[in-house]
Amino acid sequence: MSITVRVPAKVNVQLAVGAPRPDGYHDLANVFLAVGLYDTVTATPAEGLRLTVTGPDAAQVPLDGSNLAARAALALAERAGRTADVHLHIAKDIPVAGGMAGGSADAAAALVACDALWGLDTPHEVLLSICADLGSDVPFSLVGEAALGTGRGERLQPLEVGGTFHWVFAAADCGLSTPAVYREYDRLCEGREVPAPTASPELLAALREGDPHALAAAVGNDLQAAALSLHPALAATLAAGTGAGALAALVSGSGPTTAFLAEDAPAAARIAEALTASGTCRSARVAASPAPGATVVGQDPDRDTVAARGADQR
Ligand SMILES: C[C@@](CO)(OP(=O)(O)O)[C@H](O)COP(=O)(O)OP(=O)(O)OC[C@H]1O[C@@H](n2ccc(N)nc2=O)[C@H](O)[C@@H]1O
Ligand SMILES: Nc1ncnc2c1ncn2[C@@H]1O[C@H](COP(=O)(O)OP(=O)(O)O)[C@@H](O)[C@H]1O
Repeated sequence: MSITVRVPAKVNVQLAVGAPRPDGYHDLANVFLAVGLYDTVTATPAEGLRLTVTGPDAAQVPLDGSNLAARAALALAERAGRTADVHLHIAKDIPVAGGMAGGSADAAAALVACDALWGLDTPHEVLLSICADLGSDVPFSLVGEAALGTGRGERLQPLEVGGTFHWVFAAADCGLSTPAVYREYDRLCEGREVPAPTASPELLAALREGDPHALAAAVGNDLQAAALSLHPALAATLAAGTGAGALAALVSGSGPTTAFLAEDAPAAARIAEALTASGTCRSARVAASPAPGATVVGQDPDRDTVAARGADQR
């Protein structure tokens, strides 16, 4: 028996960041939008916990106990009073350490896959709370679509989206550490009063109406200046996308992936081509949003070992 779960990446169309809290986190108004770039996680019974990864960025994914998918399986097993005897295979397509919540996505997918494999039928609210313990972005990976995240981003309120948005994502040739970007944000804010973060009414209306021009006028990322300060070359990528006709160009979350909003699918294809030709990024890909959260896409009753191993499997 094996269970395969597909899970999307995210872009933050608004990321308003407050002052640091006593616990080291920041309060946010985090408007998440799930995008159609996916990892899949396959869970198969095994002796003990085993982890394999394939995909272009597989070498950057930790295979030890720090892997968020492994941590998710262990957390669920502990709650169920059982051992995490499972092989998790991650087919990774979301850029690693790119500000697209790939690790969070794998954690949410592993939870859903193990829950189904072990026949636990864990209530949704309990899954959400395990997700929040694993990381601030993990609850959103579970639910997908669009949501406003408050608190440290883990308290979600679903948002209505009235159409399809077309994006281009440019991967950078390095990663950025999320805590380092928040630290740089604090440094850049030193000596300034940081207002409490609030969601922009114009942005929420643009999402509701499915209007890319209105969304482009309202997007904002308070971490962008910090990401650019740590990785100044991103400015050239943003300029290349704007020059190619993007309606908006922004850093995705803590970066360094950059996100470009396009008028429609053909415009997105043109912008991706221009970005690739510009030499300012490692690769550029199109994706549409919103996208569903972690979803079971395959159940194979006969499979007891994971087949389908790419040449780059670790
Ligand atoms: C910035 C965002 C935007 O969605 O994601 P990425 O763009 O990195 O994917 C998130 O806030 C990242 O969420 P996530 O990656 O789950 O962070 P966590 O594991 O909870 O926290 C990692 C570290 O980031 C910082 N952190 C995270 C969330 C938050 N609201 N305030 C923070 O200061 C803290 O230094 C924390 O120790
Ligand atoms: N399953 C996983 N996939 C990717 N990265 C992971 C995973 N588990 C843990 N990590 C760690 O999390 C860090 C952040 O990766 P990721 O979630 O892809 O980026 P971001 O937080 O920028 O969205 C990586 O550098 C890696 O060390």
